[in-house]
Amino acid sequence: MDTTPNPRPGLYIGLISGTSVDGIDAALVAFDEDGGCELRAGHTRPWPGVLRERLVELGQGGAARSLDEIATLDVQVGEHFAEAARMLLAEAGVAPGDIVAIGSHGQTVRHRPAGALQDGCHPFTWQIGDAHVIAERTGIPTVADFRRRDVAAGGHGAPLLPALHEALLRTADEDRAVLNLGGIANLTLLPGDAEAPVRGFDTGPANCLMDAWCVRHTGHAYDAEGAFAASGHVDPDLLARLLDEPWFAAPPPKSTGREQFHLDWLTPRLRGNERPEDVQATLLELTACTVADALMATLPGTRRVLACGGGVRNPLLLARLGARIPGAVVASTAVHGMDPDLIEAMGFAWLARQALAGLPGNLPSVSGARGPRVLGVVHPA
Ligand SMILES: Nc1ncnc2c1ncn2[C@@H]1O[C@H](COP(=O)(O)OP(=O)(O)OP(=O)(O)O)[C@@H](O)[C@H]1O
Ligand SMILES: CC(=O)N[C@H]1[C@@H]2OC[C@@H](O2)[C@@H](O)[C@@H]1O[C@H](C)C(=O)O
Repeated sequence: MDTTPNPRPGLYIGLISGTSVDGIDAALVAFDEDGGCELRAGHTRPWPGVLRERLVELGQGGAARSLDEIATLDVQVGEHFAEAARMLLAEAGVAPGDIVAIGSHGQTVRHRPAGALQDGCHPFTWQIGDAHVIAERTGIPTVADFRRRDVAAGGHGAPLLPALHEALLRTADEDRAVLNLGGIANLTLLPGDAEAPVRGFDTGPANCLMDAWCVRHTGHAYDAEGAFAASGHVDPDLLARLLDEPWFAAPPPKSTGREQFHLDWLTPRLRGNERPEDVQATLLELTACTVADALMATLPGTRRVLACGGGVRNPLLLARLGARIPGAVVASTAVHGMDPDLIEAMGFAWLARQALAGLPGNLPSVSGARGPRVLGVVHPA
């Protein structure tokens, strides 16, 4: 392991499959001596349908059929991650020997941080995608398992990206926020005051409920450009019942996942006679409302919200966010030169670089951990 105090410059790969389980995002990132970074190439490898279904089922609380099944999935997911890295390198025309390290998030299959457990004992978070397989297939040192050390230190192990947002997007000029609109929504608050701590937390569903409702009623995996939601009207009574969920009012640190927000959460809150398009419009409003309320409660002077994740392609969602966050401009991170689809993968390249240098990857002010910790386990080439 490289124990030099300064992170090693060079090319790194970041890999992640997020809570939407739509595919593995791979980013090839060049870091310079000063910590500046540049995205050199990206690749997305969709999951085969059957495997995706199984990962979604497990991620929303479904039981593994056997220990054999979960162990096999771990290896299978690792093989797909390795292939995503190999395809990225082939497309970019870069040799594996030119890569310092891979940082692999894997696939979250269960997230039970402190506060999500009845007895509060033995919190855990679990990402699969065997990193031994990734190192073996690619011949590249692979850092993985980034969340569990933070959980062991009393933190949530999520969100982790605020540390990267701070490094790359914080400015003394204004209070800013970074908003990830994936399956789950999470906010990073970056105060202009350099003395003020960075905060960050999950706010609840971004697209996961909208996706599930859309599949059920239209057969499409997601509501392209928000057209289905735009054909309906927000149902204020339903919105109020959805907002009644105590998790939304709980103070940070907080994080969540698909095991909490899926159709079995929504169904008991429906009367049953709503028009599907009105439910979709209401779910979109739920995302806008929970994000905006959390933002206004935490950093009310926010002037700019930099949005990333697949939700940036939903103009209705961005418009509703803009309407609920007066005084702030809501725009894609693309405006600041950061690809909104690859920023999470870039984050795991950055975390690999931190780990190899023996530097912390977490922000205790975000995760609630007892202190800064070096995150991730190194698997040599
Ligand atoms: N053209 C589009 N119109 C509307 N929504 C879209 C569009 N393209 C993608 N999305 C939404 O973005 C989602 C995928 O976003 P993303 O890949 O950022 O999620 P993720 O990284 O898996 O989740 P998380 O960040 O919670 O781990 C899709 O499931 C869909 O809801
Ligand atoms: C446990 C887990 O996988 N959490 C994810 C998820 O997806 C979005 C949100 O919930 C965030 O908390 C986190 O991912 C990003 C990459 C993070 O750690 O910052």
